[in-house]
Amino acid sequence: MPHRIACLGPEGSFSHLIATKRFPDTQPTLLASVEDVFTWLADQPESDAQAQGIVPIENSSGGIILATIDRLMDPRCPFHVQEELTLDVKLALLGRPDQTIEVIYSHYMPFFHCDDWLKQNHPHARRVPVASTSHAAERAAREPNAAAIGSRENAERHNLALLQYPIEENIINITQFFLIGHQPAQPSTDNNRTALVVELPDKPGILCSFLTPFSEAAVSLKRIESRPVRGQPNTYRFYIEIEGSPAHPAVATALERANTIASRIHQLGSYPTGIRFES
Ligand SMILES: O=C(O)C(=O)Cc1ccccc1
Repeated sequence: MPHRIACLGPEGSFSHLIATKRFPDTQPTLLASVEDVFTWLADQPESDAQAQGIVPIENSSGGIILATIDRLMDPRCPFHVQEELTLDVKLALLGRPDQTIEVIYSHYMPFFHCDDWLKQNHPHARRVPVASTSHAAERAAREPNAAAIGSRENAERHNLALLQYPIEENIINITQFFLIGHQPAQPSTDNNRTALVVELPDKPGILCSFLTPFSEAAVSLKRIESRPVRGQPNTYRFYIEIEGSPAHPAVATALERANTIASRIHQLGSYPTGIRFES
């Protein structure tokens, strides 16, 4: 089987950009949504390590991407996180210089990064979130008095002018992506992060008890999110990332102890982080 990679499209999305930077020799399959990337991967043979997806997990201005985390946290999720990839996101306002901007399209995340700038510079423009930044550029190119926020490459692609670039460059803006697949990453001490989905019994102090083994083993907590369990109001699952992997004895010991406290720990994978690209 040849290498196949799926991500959010159309061409010119930040997901597409990072997919081509990470895998320059593979033409990615560009899909309409993050959900579709999970569905595409589920449709590939389980034994096929050559099929992978790239999905955004967090943006430094807007936070966690629910479409991704909720699928990873689904107890039926069969995928492994294999790498964390980081993209320095530089945002452009794309439009037509001779027209007033009445509507601005983008993926919902860049609106967080650009909020102050838009309030200052385009306070009356309607902000319309769409499926991706490249979809936004397509829409803006089709409509009068419309602009889009996305990657600067979309200007040429859609015959739009670069009205502002970069937007809010003094505030660091990174998006982290996960490379996911049916197979786990090769076990290695280079895998400096482990992602867990944790269910805890409803008891006072339980989160503290669960985290204590990590604290005692000096294993650093890198990310924690809680998400409601569908159909069970006021019940939550935790998404937790810790430093290191079970190949590190301190992590293995902490996980073993934490396992006696949690109702369920599902390991989503141990993987390397810090693979960084510019947009
Ligand atoms: O819309 C895109 O270009 C994406 O790849 C999704 C995205 C964009 C910006 C931040 C987080 C996710």
